[in-house]
Amino acid sequence: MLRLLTAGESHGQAVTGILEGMPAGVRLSKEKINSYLSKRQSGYGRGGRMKIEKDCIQILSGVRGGITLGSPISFMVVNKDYENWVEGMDPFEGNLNYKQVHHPRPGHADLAGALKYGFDDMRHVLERSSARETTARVAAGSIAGHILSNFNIEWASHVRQIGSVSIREKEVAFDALKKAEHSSVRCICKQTEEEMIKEIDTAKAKGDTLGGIIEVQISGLPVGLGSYTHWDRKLDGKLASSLMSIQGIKAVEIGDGFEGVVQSGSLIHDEIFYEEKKGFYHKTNHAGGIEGGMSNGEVLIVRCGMKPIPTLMKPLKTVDFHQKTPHDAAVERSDTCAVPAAAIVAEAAAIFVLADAFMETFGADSMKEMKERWKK
Ligand SMILES: Cc1cc2nc3c(=O)[nH]c(=O)nc-3n(C[C@H](O)[C@H](O)[C@H](O)COP(=O)(O)O)c2cc1C
Ligand SMILES: C=C(O[C@@H]1CC(C(=O)O)=C[C@@H](OP(=O)(O)O)[C@H]1O)C(=O)O
Repeated sequence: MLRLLTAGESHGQAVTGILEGMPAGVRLSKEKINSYLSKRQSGYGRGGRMKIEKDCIQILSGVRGGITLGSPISFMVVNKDYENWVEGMDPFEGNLNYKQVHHPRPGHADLAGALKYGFDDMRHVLERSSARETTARVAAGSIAGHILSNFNIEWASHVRQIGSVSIREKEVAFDALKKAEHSSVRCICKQTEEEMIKEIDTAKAKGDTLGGIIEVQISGLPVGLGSYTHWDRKLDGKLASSLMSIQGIKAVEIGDGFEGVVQSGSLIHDEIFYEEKKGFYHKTNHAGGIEGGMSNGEVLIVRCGMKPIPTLMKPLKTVDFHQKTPHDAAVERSDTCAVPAAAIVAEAAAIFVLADAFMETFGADSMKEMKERWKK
């Protein structure tokens, strides 16, 4: 079983993680992990912070000579911005009066977090609720993804919608997703990309923010990852939980999702066929590759809806936490739109779940053992 613990404040020294349960004998590529971390930092619409950071993984344990040992893998990614925050963020010497936050941002964790933990400074909340944490999830997803790559399982993502601008295609084939890699908004269509960029520029000029829709696809999965036998073993349930926990994600759908539920059964279920060479197969994939909580051998398709970024340069109305009087919400700097970045986080979150499900079915101690079981 793969388990991940993450730690770290957004402007603290580093984001760290402990990944427990990786099998022994998996060859890891540092370049691959770092290039994935840098993809998460990119995307049109990001703010000033991404110009400061250059995320690079440092593995502290569990790997020797590029090979996993089966022991917990601990890692960290240094926050370069910490240098600018030492005065307030040093664990022992930090000045607790430094850049206090008293004006909770609607849509962020500020107010509920401060009330829950009894803080009078919402800096304590935002430092940890920040999506800086997703750096650790992307690092861990990338490491876990090395397991799947050994079995020719591939994944990709694209952005379907930003604000009111969306691609026209209802369905996009897995191979077509490669086009998104060359787009600053991870969009497969050049013309729509331009419209998305314009939409982000307009929002930014108004001091406003945008959300959107992401799609992740995973191809090459075997039949039977996950299980129908118990609620907490269902693959769709595990994916939804992992994806929904990403900062800003408010909706998750598998396959045709919300659009599918209003269709009649005769139109929406994927009929089953058999050919000697192919075995059982479907000609359509409305189910998005999961039936009964198990992968069914088709491409897995999952979409996430991300809400607009809560920190607005033209701040929303809020209330001063102490005076209880009306005030503008807190603002320092912020992304205008982080949907392209969230697509990489969503990929990583999905891969993590699938690597875990894969290990459950094909053994977990070593890569050698997994390959032997896979052959059978
Ligand atoms: C990659 C990424 C970057 C984000 N950047 C910002 C940002 O710059 N400013 C902000 O207010 N929220 C940002 N968010 C969203 C907030 O972290 C999120 O809305 C907040 O933690 C509240 O959680 P919730 O939206 O899941 O309820 C970002 C989210 C992601 C995934
Ligand atoms: C640091 C990252 O994203 C941050 C997520 C975030 C938030 O509130 O979630 C707020 C911003 O941080 P800052 O206030 O330092 O500008 C983003 O830059 C990152 O993605 O690595």
